[in-house]
Order: sequence, then structure tokens, then C-alpha cells
Amino acid sequence: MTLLVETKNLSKTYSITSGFLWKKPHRFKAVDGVDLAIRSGEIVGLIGESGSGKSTLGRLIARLIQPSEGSVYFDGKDITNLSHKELIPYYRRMQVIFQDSASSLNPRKTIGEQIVTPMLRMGIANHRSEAEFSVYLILEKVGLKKEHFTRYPHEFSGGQRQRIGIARALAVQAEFLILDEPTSALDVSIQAQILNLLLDLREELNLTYLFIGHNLAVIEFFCDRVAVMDKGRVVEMLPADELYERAVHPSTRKLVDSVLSLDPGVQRYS
Ligand SMILES: Nc1ncnc2c1ncn2[C@@H]1O[C@H](COP(=O)(O)OP(=O)(O)OP(=O)(O)O)[C@@H](O)[C@H]1O
Repeated sequence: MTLLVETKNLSKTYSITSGFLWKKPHRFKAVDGVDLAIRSGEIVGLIGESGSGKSTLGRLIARLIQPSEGSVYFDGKDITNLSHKELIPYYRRMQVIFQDSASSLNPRKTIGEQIVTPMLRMGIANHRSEAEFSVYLILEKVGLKKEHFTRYPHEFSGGQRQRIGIARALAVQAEFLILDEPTSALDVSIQAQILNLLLDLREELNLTYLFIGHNLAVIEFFCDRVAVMDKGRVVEMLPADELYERAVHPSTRKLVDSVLSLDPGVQRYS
């Protein structure tokens, strides 16, 4: 498998001001020297305690924020220092799906409109009728209906809104999805449906995912490999199905043991 995403020594430093003008801002590394390689078609999970830098790493890779040091490569090209204009094709190829899709949907526009517009802007379709026809097919592919085209975001459930987010990514022919806790706010049965949809789409369209999550059972079920973050660094990388048995780093063991101590039988997903 070829490499699709690679980071080299990727870091993000924030300056935190105390509110007192005479005190020097405190600088800390939210992401600290991360080397990560994701192969085409692979699902890499990203776990770690709250505040360990998972979302920041996702945003750096998606080039939504500028790294302080290091590089991001996508499909073999160094995209670290590209201008906003030069990044536009990469923003199409890499899409982020957040826990709360509603926040990225315009409440005043129909979902059909919100999927068609980027398709036309990014040149995926040349004509509105062509784009609309593709959107009908994509809505069905993600488990929604043609009739949903003319509905507004508030008319959908949380699970349906995540399907809309996935539809938007498919509409612009994204290849790499950063899934930032996409199912954490959903009921277990809806969560399983969305994860299975994502697995089917990966198979059919050879998509690649970076999946940020807290639920180790979901990670074990959904991912091929898992990267563990602690204080901004990736401290361990291992196959997802060996997470419980082979984890050695203390921060991974802490995450794994906290799950196992609850109930080893119940916590496993599949
Ligand atoms: N814009 C920002 N300015 C200053 N600090 C920030 C900013 N964004 C994130 N941070 C800090 O960087 C650290 C890492 O945050 P991040 O959201 O990446 O962690 P996370 O592992 O995704 O956490 P969670 O699991 O709770 O979502 C945290 O201490 C956070 O407060």
C-alpha cells in the first residue's frame, strides 16, 4: 500500500497569556514532534487522554491550522507551506467530520444546496442538474433519501446529520477523512450503523481514515492500527486488534486497564 499521509516532526506550539500584562506568555507544545504515516486505504485510530493533542494533530494534518514546526505530506507532496489558494485542492481531497456535524451545516439552507454548492465550486460537476443528480445517488449511498435534498438541518437526527457530513465528503470525492469523534454523541445502535457505513465506503471507494476517539472498543473494532498520544507526542503505535494485549507504554496501559477494570466482557465492541 502506498503512503497517503505523512507527518515529519510535526509540532504546534501555543502561547498562553495569564491575563497579567507583566507576565510573559507561557508557551506549550500541544503537538510535539509527531512522525505519522498513513497508508492509502488504511484506518488509523488516534487515542489518548483528553488534552493529549489528538484534535490538534488532526487539524494540522487537514491544514486547518499552521504547524509551528515540521511537515505534512499528502500523496507525496509537501503541503506544509502552501498558500490558501494552493491548498484548495487538498481541502477537497481531505475532509474533516466532527462530532457535531450540525455546527458545520448552515441552518438556513437545505442540505441538498449545501452539498451541491461545493461540488460546483470545486468543479466536480459543471452543471447544477448534473450535481443534483449525483447528490440524489450519494444521499442513497449514505442511507438517506432523495426527498431529504430539500430538507433543512434541524429536520434530521444526530445520526442522519453525520450521514449528511459523510455525503458532503463523498460529493467532493474526498479520499481521506479525518473523523474527529464522529459517533461519540450517538446511541450505541446508531453508532454501529455509522461505523459500518464508513467501513463499507472505505471498501467501495478505497477511502483512508484517521479516526479520533475515546472508546477503545470502537477503536479496536473499526481501526487497522492505533496511535497513542500523550502530552502531544505519539508514544505508541500498534495493530488495533493487539491493543489490549500488546500495549506497553504506561499511558496506553492506563487507558486499556481502565477499560478492562470495568468489565472485560462487556466492553469489547464486536
Ligand atoms: N487554539 C488553542 N489555543 C491554545 N491552546 C489550545 C488551542 N487548541 C488546543 N489547545 C490546547 O492544546 C491541548 C491539546 O488539545 P486537543 O484539543 O488537541 O486535545 P485532545 O486530545 O483532542 O482532547 P479531547 O480528547 O478532550 O478532545 C489542550 O491543552 C488544549 O487546551
